[in-house]
Amino acid sequence: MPDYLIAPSILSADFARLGEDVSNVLDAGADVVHFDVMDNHFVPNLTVGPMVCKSLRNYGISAVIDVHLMIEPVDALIPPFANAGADIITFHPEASQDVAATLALIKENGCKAGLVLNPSTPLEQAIPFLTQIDVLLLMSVNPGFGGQSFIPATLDKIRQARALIDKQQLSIKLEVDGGINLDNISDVAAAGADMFVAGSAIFASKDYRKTITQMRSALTQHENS
Ligand SMILES: O=C(CO)[C@@H](O)[C@H](O)COP(=O)(O)O
Ligand SMILES: [Fe+2]
Repeated sequence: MPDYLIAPSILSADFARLGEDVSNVLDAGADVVHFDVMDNHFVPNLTVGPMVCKSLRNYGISAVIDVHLMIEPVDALIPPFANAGADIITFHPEASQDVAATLALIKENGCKAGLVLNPSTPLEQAIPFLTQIDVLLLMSVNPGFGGQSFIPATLDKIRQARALIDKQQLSIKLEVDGGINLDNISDVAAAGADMFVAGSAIFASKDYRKTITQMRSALTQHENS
């Protein structure tokens, strides 16, 4: 039985009161904090760095922080994020000169490591690194902004990734990010994902607990079907 994780993306949180908003979403039942880092270079948008991650820890956030790096180059920011309290660090292979070395650097710094594939990046790019990663993150939108629509072709890619992971009996979390909401989360789970990033669907909802509970019940129904 998969262990499903719901990971709200801070991109849609209220940055003026980030600690409180993240704390509220965790109290409402979320499992993981998805921390989107954008550099106005690898992607057009610009967000936050290790200082803000550290501030969340100082505020008392003890949940797993999943740092999604959309920056190029990546290596220089890995030790600062690990020191700031990141638990998982993922990056896009296009942003590293040496993907194996970047994965090793993340692990040397005490974090779980993952690769992120854009909608247009083939699954084959992750294959040489499958034994080195803890998380495979498939983007279901083009990275850069919250609130976009889920790209349906991702479902096939999720199925293929699930088949690869199961065939090799690897313990890799299969995370999907972008446009996940109450209408599609069970399809994403049925395709084989077990970690679900949702930004706008949760933070734009009036009642975080209700939305997360409904998401979890959609996941439970899928599990029992
Ligand atoms: O990494 C990204 C976007 O680049 C995501 O984490 C989004 O921020 C998810 O937001 P929604 O699509 O769920 O609103
Ligand atoms: Fe993300």
